[in-house]
Amino acid sequence: MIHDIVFIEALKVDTVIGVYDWEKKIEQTLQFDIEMRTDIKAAAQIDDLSKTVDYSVVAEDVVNLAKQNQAELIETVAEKVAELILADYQVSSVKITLRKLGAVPNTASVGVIIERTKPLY
Ligand SMILES: Nc1nc2c(c(=O)[nH]1)N=C([C@H](O)[C@@H](O)CO)CN2
Repeated sequence: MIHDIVFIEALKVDTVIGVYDWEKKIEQTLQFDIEMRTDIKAAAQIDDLSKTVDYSVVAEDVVNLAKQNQAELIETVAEKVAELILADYQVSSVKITLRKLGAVPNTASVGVIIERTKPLY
């Protein structure tokens, strides 16, 4: 069982997102917290970035995905981000907290939290 986590906190992306017509004409802010379960021991032992998950590359991928996919639901975006990370990076599971900032008055934030695990084969 791997307990190590590489994480990204409060990554903000302005994009078109929402169910209602007025939302399809504006950009709103999504904020991602991402926890990626991966074994960091090999990277630490030889101090080598190529042996771990490069959080700056993941962050870039997430920004590109969130900007390119104009979804209605934040659920859709969270699921696509989880799929991308599991497919492209050496992680056994990923937890994504996705907030839509300013979406509902009188709240600090609203959003979804998902955890997805790479199928074993
Ligand atoms: N579970 C969800 N509920 C709602 C979503 C969503 O993406 N997931 N979206 C909306 C609207 O787009 C909202 O953000 C605008 O007020 C409503 N509920």
